[in-house]
Amino acid sequence: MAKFRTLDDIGDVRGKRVLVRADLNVPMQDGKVSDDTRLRAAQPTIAELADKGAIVLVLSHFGRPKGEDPMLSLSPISSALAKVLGRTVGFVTECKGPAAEQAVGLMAAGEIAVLENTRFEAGEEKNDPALVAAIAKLGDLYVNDAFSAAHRAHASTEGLAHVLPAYAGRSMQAELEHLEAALGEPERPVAAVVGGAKVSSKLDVLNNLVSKVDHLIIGGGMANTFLAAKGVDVGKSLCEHDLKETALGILAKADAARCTVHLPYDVVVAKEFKANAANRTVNVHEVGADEMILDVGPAAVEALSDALKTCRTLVWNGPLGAFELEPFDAATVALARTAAALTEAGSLVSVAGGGDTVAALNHAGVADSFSFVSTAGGAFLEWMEGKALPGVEALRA
Ligand SMILES: Nc1ncnc2c1ncn2[C@@H]1O[C@H](COP(=O)(O)OP(=O)(O)O)[C@@H](O)[C@H]1O
Ligand SMILES: O=C(OP(=O)(O)O)[C@H](O)COP(=O)(O)O
Repeated sequence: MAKFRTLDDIGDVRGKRVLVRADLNVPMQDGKVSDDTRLRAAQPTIAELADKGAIVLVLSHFGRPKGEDPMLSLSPISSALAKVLGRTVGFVTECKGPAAEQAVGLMAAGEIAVLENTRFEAGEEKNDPALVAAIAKLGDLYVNDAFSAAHRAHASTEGLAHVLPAYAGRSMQAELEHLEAALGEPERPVAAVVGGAKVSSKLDVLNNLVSKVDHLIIGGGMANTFLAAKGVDVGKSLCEHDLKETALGILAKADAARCTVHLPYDVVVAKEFKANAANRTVNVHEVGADEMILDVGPAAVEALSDALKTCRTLVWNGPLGAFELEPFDAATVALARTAAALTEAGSLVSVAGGGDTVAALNHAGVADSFSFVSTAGGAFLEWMEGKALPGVEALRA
């Protein structure tokens, strides 16, 4: 970490406006934050800066809006952040421009405000220098505390680091230190569990990961795409049919790298995507045309647990099923508990990451038993691949 400027190097911040890029992209259910891990991760940096008298301006994206979308405002999340911090947190309805400048101009030393979703701005994901300059007008210093968004070269995650004095926040610093300690030189065999719903971005990662791990366990929506690629009729399951060729390429690469790929052979299917929907457990070849695969089946989970028992290191991103909806949490909970027990017995180093993955481990009651739980999903996988993360690179001293 000596290569990065951290809050230890930031000097006197009293009265200075500090733009803190946090990751407030938290899981929501029924309009409420369902897992506040990322808010708790943001606390040390925000509290430290506010206690030192900075004017703290929190920047973040939320979801993947196409332009302004009131459903994806950060306003409700700023209230949740205030509860976690136990402090007053203001909300500024823009992340740049005259109204934001005026609101920030009224803030006093030690005050905290969240600015509106950076992805409401067209220039955010393009890392547009004009947007970078407009946001930079609001601050004197920039702190990036969003390791989980560090794989994005966006205006708020990368661009700002080039125009303002830039520092790594406490959460960013801790993530990099812990990941290096746990996975810098992983003991083999290494297993990776990759599941969840962000199929396209994670397929890219798998391409490189297969040469780094001995077992690749594929679940969630990811598995459906691979099953479809192998000719299985997955009915109405979440599946990216246009990526089937990519999936076949990954399987071939895994074979050449002697990486064992585990795909489910029994699955839990339902006709509705809702809790307690009528469901049945079937062989993957028996999914009905009007059914969705919502979880890995119990026989496959048992085989996965057995495979895990032969491994020394586990990296996990993405739930095996739609874990928010009981009973489709069963496979994720069962495998998480096996991994936790192996870690507690000292035979496995287990590192998990991802907003929903962390929520799933909390749901299974085992997050504290893992060796390290990262707030990051995609960024964590890219770090694992050995890729340079733009948000981290931009902080190099
Ligand atoms: N078989 C499935 N069908 C539909 N959605 C699924 C399935 N399996 C997992 N999911 C969904 O994937 C989401 C998490 O995916 P993702 O965002 O990729 O994970 P993470 O945030 O941990 O990286 C959860 O909301 C879960 O419901
Ligand atoms: O939730 C996030 O990533 P993750 O799902 O990989 O954990 C980050 O906030 C990044 O979000 P993005 O994948 O929409 O850029």
